[in-house]
Amino acid sequence: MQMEQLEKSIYDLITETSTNLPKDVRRAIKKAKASENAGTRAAMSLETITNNIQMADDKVSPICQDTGLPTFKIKTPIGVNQLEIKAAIKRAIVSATKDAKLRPNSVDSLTGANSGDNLGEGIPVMKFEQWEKDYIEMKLILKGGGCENKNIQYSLPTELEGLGRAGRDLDGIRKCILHSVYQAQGQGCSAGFIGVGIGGDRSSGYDLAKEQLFRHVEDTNPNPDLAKLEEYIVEKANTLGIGTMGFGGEATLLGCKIGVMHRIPASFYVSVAYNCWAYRRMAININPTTGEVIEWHYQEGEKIEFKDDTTEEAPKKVVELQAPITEEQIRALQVGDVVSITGRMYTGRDAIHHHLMSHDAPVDLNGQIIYHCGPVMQKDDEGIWHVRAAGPTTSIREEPYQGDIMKKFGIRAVIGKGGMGPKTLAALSEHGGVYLNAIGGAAQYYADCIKGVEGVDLMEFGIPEAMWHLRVENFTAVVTMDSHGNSLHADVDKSSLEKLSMYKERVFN
Ligand SMILES: O=C(O)C[C@H](O)C(=O)O
Ligand code: SF4
Repeated sequence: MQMEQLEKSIYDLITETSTNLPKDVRRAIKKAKASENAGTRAAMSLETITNNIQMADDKVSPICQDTGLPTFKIKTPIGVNQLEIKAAIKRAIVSATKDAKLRPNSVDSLTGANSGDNLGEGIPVMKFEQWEKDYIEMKLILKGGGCENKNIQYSLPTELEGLGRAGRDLDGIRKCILHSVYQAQGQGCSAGFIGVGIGGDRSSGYDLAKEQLFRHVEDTNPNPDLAKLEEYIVEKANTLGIGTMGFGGEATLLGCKIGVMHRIPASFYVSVAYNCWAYRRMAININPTTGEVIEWHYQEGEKIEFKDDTTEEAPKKVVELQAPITEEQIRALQVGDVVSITGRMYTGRDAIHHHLMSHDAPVDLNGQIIYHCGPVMQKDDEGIWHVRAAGPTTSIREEPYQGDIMKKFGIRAVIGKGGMGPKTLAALSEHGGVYLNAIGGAAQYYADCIKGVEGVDLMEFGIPEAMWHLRVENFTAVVTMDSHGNSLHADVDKSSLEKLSMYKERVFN
């Protein structure tokens, strides 16, 4: 095999997957956008998302800064050397990371050290199979951590909030799948897609669920019962009112694909793999002699360019914010307000929050803004850092620390996505703070608002976890938790649970 050419083909597959959303996914997002009323928060979010998809494509830069855990599924003709393919994948991963097509995402689970090149024990995931065909098929999914954290596995029979008892039959399965969408809320960057695996054991069930994510969004399940169930789930999930980013709205779920396998008598699992709207999966066929790409998958139909997709609306009232922010400015903000930030903000995610609990801050954070973000960064030849992708990360992971840290350092605003819990909400009231929701996955859109990198601290935590000092202009976010005890996230959770309970009665026999 021509190893150099093979490596280039794999590099192209990685770049294409990270930067260019497949046609079927684009169509689903366009449909979702059309279902939202102009002027709503959901419509505004989808507008940011479609702009972002276009920007990533134009700049050949990551759609989302979390380029996920790369999972390759490879089928090879008999006689092809799989070890050589493995080595080529690893080399392609290292080059794509160097070129900022992938964020360095591989972290030692015990020491927390980032390997820097996306390699590590078990990373990337590479699964091989042989087949009778005469070409290699290579599929790749880049599934981000926020949506991976919303995967869920049910062991039937079980009791479900809102839906009651789920038994060991098709109707019990129906309840689990609906529940999986409810429990994800907006935290996996809805509107999302789900792959479901029925049966197997805990690990093969999840594998089957993930395998469903390689199906075409618009295909029809060959099993008529499952085809009916898929249709039912998409229809009903979209009545839950969770909406894009959990802001409320019509579009919550863009696709549901269900696979089934046998189980053993004592076990009955329903495994759900949740994927964000940044549904990055692609596949190629490769000539085993030349290493060249013969065919790209998911190429049916037109490619929607979101270039001319801007809906003209009257500009909403926008509150300008610039750090240092006073308590008075924060107390004036209400859930639903749109803010535009200009000036300085600091990134901080899991490692920084944990660190700040027991250490001083490297900078004065009084009146400042913390951005829950792990960017993709690239250093130029003069040693200057550039932001290549910088959307928000899931904030709820900082729930144990956030309130204390805001009070300890005088931080006035945190930006993230998916919302935070009661502890933070109480601290916002007490201290005078606000939670701002940015649009998850819109990494190019926000990178464009970042006009300069003015410093970095705690680089020992690795690029995604370091504290970057960013200068931003017109960085837009929505107040979803204010200093008056209001949380849009708590409200949407409550109302969607009420709606979920409308589907308690048996539907499938
Ligand atoms: O790690 C990130 O940057 C984001 C993550 O995928 C998340 O959704 O929280
Ligand atoms: S930030 Fe959102 S869009 Fe990006 S990987 Fe995480 S869940 Fe997906």
